Amino acid sequence: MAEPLLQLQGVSKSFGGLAAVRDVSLELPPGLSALIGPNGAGKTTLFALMSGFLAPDAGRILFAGEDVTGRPPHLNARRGMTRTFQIVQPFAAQTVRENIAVGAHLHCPGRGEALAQAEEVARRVGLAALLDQPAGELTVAGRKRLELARALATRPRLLLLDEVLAGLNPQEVAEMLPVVRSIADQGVTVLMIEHVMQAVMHLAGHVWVLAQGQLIASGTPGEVTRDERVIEAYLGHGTAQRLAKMAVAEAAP
Ligand SMILES: Nc1ncnc2c1ncn2[C@@H]1O[C@H](COP(=O)(O)OP(=O)(O)OP(=O)(O)O)[C@@H](O)[C@H]1O
Repeated sequence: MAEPLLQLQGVSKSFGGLAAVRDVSLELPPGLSALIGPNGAGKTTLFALMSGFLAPDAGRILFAGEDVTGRPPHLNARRGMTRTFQIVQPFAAQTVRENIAVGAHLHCPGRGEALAQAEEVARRVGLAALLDQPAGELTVAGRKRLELARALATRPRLLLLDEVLAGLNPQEVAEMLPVVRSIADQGVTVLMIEHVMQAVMHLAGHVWVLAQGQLIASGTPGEVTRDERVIEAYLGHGTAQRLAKMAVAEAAP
């Protein structure tokens, strides 16, 4: 079997007395996976550890077989691991094109080349019509697409998406799902933190569930949403039943 692109081995991180991430080990398969769990479970902290924004207190992080534990984010991005942020903070006065070009500059030193790459990426995320608009004028959905585009412009092999669907209405979520899927279909390994369970069910091949800093379950979306520990710690019985019906409906011919 091919080596997993990302491996975590016994990773832990505390803030003062609070153990935010406790002894997490995982191997990321190719394709699209999801990391779910209640608020404060440690999901964003785990992303920060993976991408180098934080260094773990214990454990190792391997990217493409190389030990990258504590390696700074810009070096990880250069090698192909990029994350997005829950709170999107574009350069408001700059155009969408210029904002995306910031990501493209990682590999394109020339301004012209970076701007051309920005246009190509904008088409992939449905922002082509808004290239000349100041980023500050984008809607929430537009900002989420811009965050995705800035990350894609760095040409990632692994993309860590932190709640790209948060704050979107159901129609905007439905429009974003094919965009995220197409990124994975183009060969980028994607790990998404997501609370929108409908999206997790639609998109993810594999799901990890974090609660109080620990992995409590892992498997297909169908498996984890039937898991009693996940229902107790996160989903609740009502949501679990609704998701089970959805899974049955989707499996029907
Ligand atoms: N820099 C920090 N300093 C102190 N405590 C922190 C810091 N970052 C996170 N924490 C704490 O660590 C725990 C995990 O937080 P984290 O943001 O990783 O959870 P999460 O699963 O991403 O939550 P959410 O779904 O609400 O985004 C929380 O109790 C949080 O308050």
